[in-house]
This record gives sequence, C-alpha cells and structure tokens, in this order.
Amino acid sequence: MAAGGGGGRPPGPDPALEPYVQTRIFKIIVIGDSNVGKTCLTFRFCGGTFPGKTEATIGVDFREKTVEIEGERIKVQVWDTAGQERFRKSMVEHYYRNVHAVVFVYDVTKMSSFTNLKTWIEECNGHAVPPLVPRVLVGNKCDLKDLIQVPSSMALKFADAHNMLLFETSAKDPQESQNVDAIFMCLVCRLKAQRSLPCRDTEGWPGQSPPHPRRLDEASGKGSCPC
Ligand SMILES: Nc1nc2c(ncn2[C@@H]2O[C@H](COP(=O)(O)OP(=O)(O)OP(=O)(O)O)[C@@H](O)[C@H]2O)c(=O)[nH]1
Ligand SMILES: [Mg+2]
Repeated sequence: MAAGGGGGRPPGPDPALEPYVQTRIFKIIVIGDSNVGKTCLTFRFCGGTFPGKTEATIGVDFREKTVEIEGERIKVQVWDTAGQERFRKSMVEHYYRNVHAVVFVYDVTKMSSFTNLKTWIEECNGHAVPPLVPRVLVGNKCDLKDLIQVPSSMALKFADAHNMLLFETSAKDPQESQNVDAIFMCLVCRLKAQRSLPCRDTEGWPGQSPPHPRRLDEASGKGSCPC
C-alpha cells in the first residue's frame, strides 16, 4: 500500500535535494570619534532612514543588510562601534577579530574628529588587521555646508597617504543615500573579488550570542559594483 495522505510536505521539489547555497557574511566595522555619525550612517545603509534621535553607542550595535551582487547574495554584517572610550574599552578586541573591512568616519564640521583619525588607524594597526583588509575614509555631515572645517583636498591627501578611498557624504540628507550605500557596496565588491573568503555564520562570536545586540535592522538590496 502506498504511503501518503494528509499533512507532510507540499508538492514540489524536495528542498533537501536542492543545491545548498551558503551566503557569505562580511563583517565591516565602523570606527571613529563619538558624535561623527557612525550610528546614523549604518542606520541609513541598513534601514534606509535617518534616525530621529540617537544616543551614544555602548559597546557595539549590530546591523545587517543582505545585498545581491552579480547573482551572489551576501550578508553585510555592520558593527556600529562606540566612539567614547568608556563605552568601548572592553570591546576593542572583539571589533577587530576576523574583521573583513574597516570604515573610518570623521565629521567634516569638526577638525578634531579628522586629526584624531591617526589614533584610530594606530588602534587598527595595533590589532594586526591584515593588509588585505580594505579600509575606507568617510567624511560625514556634508549637508552642513556652512560649517565645514575639513577641506576635501586635505581629506583626499590623507586618504591617499593611507591607501584609502574617500567618501564625503551625509547620513541625514536623503539625496546622499546612494553615496552612503556606495561606501559599503564598494567594500563588498572588493571583498567579493577576494574569492578565498569563507562563509561564516557567527562571525567573531563562535558558539555564542554577541553581546549587546540592541538593534538589528534587516533589509535587502540589489546592486551592482559602485567602484
Ligand atoms: N547634520 C547632520 N547631522 C548628523 C549626520 N549624521 C549624524 N548626525 C547627528 O550627529 C549626532 C551624532 O550621531 P551618531 O550617529 O549618534 O554618532 P556616533 O558616531 O554613532 O556617536 P557614538 O555612538 O557616541 O560613537 C546626532 O545628533 C545625529 O543626528 C549628518 O549626516 N548630518
Ligand atoms: Mg553611535
């Protein structure tokens, strides 16, 4: 007698027999002084909006966005780090562990956030981040045109000297949202080209939950390489 009857799997191909496609996960950390707009930039990229109100990040906030590039789905895991020393000191090792790319952010209206970049780069170098790990420089708050203190020429010179691409953008201005996307998409493209990068499910937190998962915005986007 044939087995069958109610319940069970709906008709169609057996998922167990379909090829298993793993999604690669890229861990990208966002670093820089407090108040430069790291949280707002990551919010803009992952959630598509500018948060009305933010508080200083404590430890780290995680955001994710799945993007599709040339037919491959890639999960971008963005680590929005704390700029204030007291909120980050116990976490720094975790930020840099198995990182795939680093985004250094300064505020174009605050020169000290730009001059402090050298300290952030030293911290990154001090954690043995491999030279293959791409780094980009982001000048945020470009919408505040009358308050700009860091000229583009100065930022470009700094970026060149440190072998980084420079993005000047605004997390606030919706018209700049493509530029914000371009920061992360550019990094994803570069990482995608490094075909040896493995798939990882719990990047940096093997076998345990990451601390302080205060917010997780999941979104999907399709794109082509902006570089
Ligand atoms: N005008 C303008 N304000 C911005 C922009 N991005 C962020 N801000 C404002 O800058 C302030 C700080 O933004 P956050 O994103 O919280 O800064 P942060 O770098 O995450 O700060 P920490 O978490 O303390 O490290 C907030 O008042 C934001 O509204 C921008 O592009 N333009
Ligand atoms: Mg923050």
